[in-house]
Amino acid sequence: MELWNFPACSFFSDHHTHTIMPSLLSGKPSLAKMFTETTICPIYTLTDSGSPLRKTHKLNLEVSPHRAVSAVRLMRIEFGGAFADLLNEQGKGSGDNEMGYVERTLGFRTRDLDDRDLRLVTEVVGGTIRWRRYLDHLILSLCHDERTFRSMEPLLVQILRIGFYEITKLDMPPYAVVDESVRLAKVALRPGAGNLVNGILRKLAVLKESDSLPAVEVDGDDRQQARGLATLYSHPVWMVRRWTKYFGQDTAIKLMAWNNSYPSFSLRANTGKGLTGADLVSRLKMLKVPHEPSLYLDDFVRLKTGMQNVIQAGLLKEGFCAVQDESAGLVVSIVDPQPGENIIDCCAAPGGKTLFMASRLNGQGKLFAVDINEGRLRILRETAKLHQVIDVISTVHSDLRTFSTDKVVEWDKVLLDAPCSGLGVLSKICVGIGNWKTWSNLNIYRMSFSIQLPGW
Ligand SMILES: C[S@@+](CC[C@H](N)C(=O)[O-])C[C@H]1O[C@@H](n2cnc3c(N)ncnc32)[C@H](O)[C@@H]1O
Repeated sequence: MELWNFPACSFFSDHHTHTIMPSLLSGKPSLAKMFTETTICPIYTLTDSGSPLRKTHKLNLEVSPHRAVSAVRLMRIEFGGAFADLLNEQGKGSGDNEMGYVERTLGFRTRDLDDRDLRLVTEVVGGTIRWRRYLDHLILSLCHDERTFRSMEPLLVQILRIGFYEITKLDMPPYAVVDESVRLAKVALRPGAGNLVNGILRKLAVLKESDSLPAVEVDGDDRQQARGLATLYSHPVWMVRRWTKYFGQDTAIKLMAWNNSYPSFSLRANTGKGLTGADLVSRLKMLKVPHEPSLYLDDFVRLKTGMQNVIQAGLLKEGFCAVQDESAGLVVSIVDPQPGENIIDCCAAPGGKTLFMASRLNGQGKLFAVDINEGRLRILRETAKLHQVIDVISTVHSDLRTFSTDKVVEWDKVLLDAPCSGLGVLSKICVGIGNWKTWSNLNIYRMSFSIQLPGW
């Protein structure tokens, strides 16, 4: 036996040609076991000396790439703790990397992803996570019994969720979705799984066509109503109860609908590099990215779509602009940094507001960017170099609670952007809604109250 390593996974083999069992997602033995129990393995060819000669990919051109990649990403998010937004970010322009994951998980590759596939993956993964509670309600309603649903292989559940999402929320042609989902289930799992997917998705297609999807009941006492709304809008029950208690049911419903709506993004032209909003607009026009000016801020533009084009054209990498919410920009307008001022940005990392404030100093003055998290401060420094505003920024790695008592810093203005519940950005971080934990958020609130401003 000899052991050799391949990027991201290790294989055991003796000599000659072998079927090799990849250890999927290193460091997650239980996950690896779960996958390997249900998947086919790729075949690698070794020379007599045992060194790898060539890797023969099992290529399946019948399975749609966006579906295979989406199913694998959902597995990584649900069982491997990966973040959807980071996976979307990493996946951009790296179709080969994605196929590596697909191959190690499912045992075969599909054709490579093109830009349209990548966009679809982002949409499908985000939407499937966002609507998971509702989708599971529909799937469960169409299964013979609860046991059938609960005993499904995790990959099978993901394939069904994707199909349900595409039919109910993306309005994709149902029979194409059925056909493709069945193919994936058959190849990645077993023929019986394909039959099951076929039966359930066909039922859904019929119900969708007759506009009679299984209803969610929202009645009974407060708790029961909250459960119903939580399913209908795919939010945690505790969140529905809390919002209903504080804002009333109508507002709670509006908040959930907002969280479920497709988020829009805004870009800030990097004035620190001497660029203006007009420069950004002309680059976006060249890239044919639909946009509109911000109603509130000069150097900001709003986008609904086309972020992929912006990323692929390198606008973010070259520091031409930054992705920044208008709400964050408005905070900086209130601070209104002026050249020559000393400003302390408490809780600064990863630095969205620091960079914007720094760009307003025009090279004169100082920004002290304090944060407890060294890694996030490193990101801030790197971005500040990219944006050419590093000269006016000093990063301070410190717990603000002690920094405020130990250090004397002269300052003109202080911005405290303390950690908060983050509930306001749920529409942008789709993986967040289901994972929001009441207690951890309360702890965050408690901690931010104990932070004191330096010198106060
Ligand atoms: C909401 S984020 C700040 C976002 C940032 N202002 C921006 O615009 O990019 C909160 C930050 O507070 C930091 N933080 C939390 N507790 C802290 C403490 N006791 N002292 C300093 N920083 C802290 C976290 O590491 C995190 O980076």
